[in-house]
Amino acid sequence: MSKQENKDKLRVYEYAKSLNMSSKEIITILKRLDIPVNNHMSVMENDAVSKVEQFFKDIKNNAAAKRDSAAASGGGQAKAASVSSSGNGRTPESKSQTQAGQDNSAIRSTSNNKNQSEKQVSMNNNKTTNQTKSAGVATQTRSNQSNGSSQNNSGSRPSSQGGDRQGSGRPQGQNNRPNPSGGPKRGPQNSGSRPSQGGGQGGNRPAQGGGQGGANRPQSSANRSGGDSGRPGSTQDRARRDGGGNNRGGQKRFEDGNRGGFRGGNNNRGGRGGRGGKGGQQQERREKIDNTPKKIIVRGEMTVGETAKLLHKDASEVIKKLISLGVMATINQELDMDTILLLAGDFGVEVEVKIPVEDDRFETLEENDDPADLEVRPPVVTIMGHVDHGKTTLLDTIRSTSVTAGEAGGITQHIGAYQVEINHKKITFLDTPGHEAFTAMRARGAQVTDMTIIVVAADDGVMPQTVEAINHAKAAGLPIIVAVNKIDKPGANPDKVKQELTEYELVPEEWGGDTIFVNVSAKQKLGIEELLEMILLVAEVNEYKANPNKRARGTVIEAELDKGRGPVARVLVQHGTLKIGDAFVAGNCFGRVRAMVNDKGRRLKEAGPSTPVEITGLTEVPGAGDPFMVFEDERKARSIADKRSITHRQSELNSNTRVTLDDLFNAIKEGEIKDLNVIIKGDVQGSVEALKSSLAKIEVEGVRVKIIHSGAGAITESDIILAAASNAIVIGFNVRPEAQAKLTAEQEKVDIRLHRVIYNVIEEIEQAMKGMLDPVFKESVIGHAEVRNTFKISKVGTIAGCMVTSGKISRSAEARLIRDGIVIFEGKIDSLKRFKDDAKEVAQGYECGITLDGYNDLKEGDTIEAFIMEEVKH
Ligand SMILES: Nc1nc2c(ncn2[C@@H]2O[C@H](COP(=O)(O)OP(=O)(O)OP(=O)(O)O)[C@@H](O)[C@H]2O)c(=O)[nH]1
Repeated sequence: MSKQENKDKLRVYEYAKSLNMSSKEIITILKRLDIPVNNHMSVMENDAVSKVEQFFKDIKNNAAAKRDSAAASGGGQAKAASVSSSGNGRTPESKSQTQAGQDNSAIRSTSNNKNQSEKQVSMNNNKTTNQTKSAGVATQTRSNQSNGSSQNNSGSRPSSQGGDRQGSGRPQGQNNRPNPSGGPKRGPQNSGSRPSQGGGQGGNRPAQGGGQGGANRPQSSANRSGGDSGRPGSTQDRARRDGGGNNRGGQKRFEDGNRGGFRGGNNNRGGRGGRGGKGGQQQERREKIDNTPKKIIVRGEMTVGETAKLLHKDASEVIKKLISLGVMATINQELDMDTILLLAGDFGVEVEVKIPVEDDRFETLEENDDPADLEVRPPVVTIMGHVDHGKTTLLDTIRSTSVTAGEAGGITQHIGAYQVEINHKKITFLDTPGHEAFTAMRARGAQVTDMTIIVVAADDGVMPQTVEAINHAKAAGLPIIVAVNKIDKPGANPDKVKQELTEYELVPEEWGGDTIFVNVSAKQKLGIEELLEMILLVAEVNEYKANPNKRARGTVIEAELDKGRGPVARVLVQHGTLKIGDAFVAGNCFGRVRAMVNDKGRRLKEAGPSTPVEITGLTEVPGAGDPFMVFEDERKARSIADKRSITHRQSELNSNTRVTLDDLFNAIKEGEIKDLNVIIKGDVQGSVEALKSSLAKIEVEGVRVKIIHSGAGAITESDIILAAASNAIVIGFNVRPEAQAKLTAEQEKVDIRLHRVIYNVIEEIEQAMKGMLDPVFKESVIGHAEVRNTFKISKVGTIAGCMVTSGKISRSAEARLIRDGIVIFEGKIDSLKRFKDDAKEVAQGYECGITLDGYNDLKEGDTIEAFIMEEVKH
């Protein structure tokens, strides 16, 4: 455009303001209209203003047309499309793409359209289509342009503008628009009638419009020009396709249009504006206007509105896209991650997902310490092994023999773990022995242990639980030290143990392997020091370190409600240092460390890494294996605990939805599921957890243990009531029922099982469950027959000639012979005959011959009762 004196010196920003639009939007429109503009301070000439206004008018017209067409049926649209496609069309482009014949008839154009529709569909299906469309436009445009111009030239469209226009419009047309045929003829038509408007495109578009959804944008641009040229078909089509976007004339819409429709419009205008030969540059410029981001960062679920904003899209466009993806959504609807990814992908936008770890899931938080801040910490050791191989004795012996001088005389506290010192180095032992407890912790995500001592009794050798323990330790990737115990016993054969363990890849060093074996006698206190030294050796090799100078983090080993002190948690500090007064979260509970006691009963002010301590100051009792972490203040701790308990409840609810007590009965009746409901009460949370995980592992076909309640402490009356209501049994592990609970249990006939050894509990439950599975049979009498005659036949025995008096007699049934009301015999029916033929069954009112298996003393007047055993369904 040439410069003009402008009288009023209206600047872009002023004009935008007058329309209640942003400068950016006006600039966008001006650029589309090929009106030079630099920035919001640029002066808008009258001509520019009128062109922009015309632009708005066009949009309004199109919107009106769309409204009109909305009433019309889809068929109408299709018709319009086909009409316009055959009637005109920018066929040259299409042709260039499809290589379709140039002389075309309406027929051919139609068929080509069809082909193209198909082609488009497949393109649209291609995930990259959109990207290609947007990203590839600039480059494509150029090549198209050249194609276009040459074609146009040949197609009687010398005008470079026209050529450019079409060329630039083509990329879109190419991608989407079929209109393949009709080309040459149309070219001339277009140039003749409305060259600058690219009428051919307009005509073309509708044709495609009929068939394709995915190709919208490009088409809509073309349509728009069609609309300009006043063709009803194209207008409708465009209106339909552009839909809410353009019609509403809104601001953002324009941006949306950038990538498709308006670009086409632009080109057309370009033609009008006489920017011949600059098509390529314009195209590039237009590319810049497309403000669809290349990449977005998503930090979680978002509403449609938020997503649209992030994608620099109008919400309506996003909603439309969602509909095309099969998701019906409103602007305020939350979109899940998958949908956001799908949506962005469809817009050709790359997504980087950055979901921040929330404080309330602090156990997943990974803290990377500067290696310089790390200090050596004591190793944390678990003792595992087969039942009665001496785990507890070994733990006791280690504890009693390795008390540091300063702590001697302290009152030993059971806090789930203890520390010993040897050669001025500490070792922490978890004192809930057994792999069940260990794995229960591990299952909860708690990685507490650094190494495992596998205890094997030298007089007993490798037993099933030894192997299990090895596998558990291996699964956790822990170093193993083998303590061959009870070497004091006469039958002890440590070498046999070594030999057996080679099968499990535990080869002693002296045999060329890398497993440390130590012969000990927990009872006689032999080899204990050597064992401890070996632990330190392994620790040294593995360099266990932690940063003591930060807020504490660790794991709850066990917890209980103490009558005097309230909730008490025994925790192992794993990182940082726990101090008196620290606010913290443990599991779903929170608190402030009121008092801290170590395993020797000494009050501590602070506890560093690998230190087990018992803390008070919690509001509730956390669970064994729960993570704990210190937070800046109690308020924060409380809010995190609250959030965690909500999440926990939800997940529990979800996990319980499969079987509710109500459903349980039906499920059992239908034979779908059989649950053994169990309530577990134990002395400490650690043993309860161990028992729970062991019970969960019981596998008896079709039946499973369902723990409906568990906790530390005596069996209370409320436990019994719950058990009665839920048809559950109560297992007490190292606890007794309270007096009232015992009474109620007797009244309610609730089964209480008291145990001191986990193994026994498992065995008992397993047997009970197997018992449940044994089918229960019920006798069902199916008929009676009266003996009328008897025939003795050698080799066969006595045949009773009978009349079936009730029901039926079946050969597979069992029978009892009744004489004078007394059962004389009970057994199988050997043969059942009707005349001379074998019969499967004989019904009431018929005669038959019966022989009984192993019984011949049948007499006239006897009654044979046939019965079957039916399985009683649970
Ligand atoms: N002679 C001898 N007996 C031992 C030794 N260690 C343990 N025992 C005995 O073996 C039995 C079982 O020992 P525990 O320490 O209870 O064994 P455990 O592996 O803890 O057993 P559970 O807790 O039942 O799994 C006890 O009677 C101990 O006194 C030992 O070194 N020598």
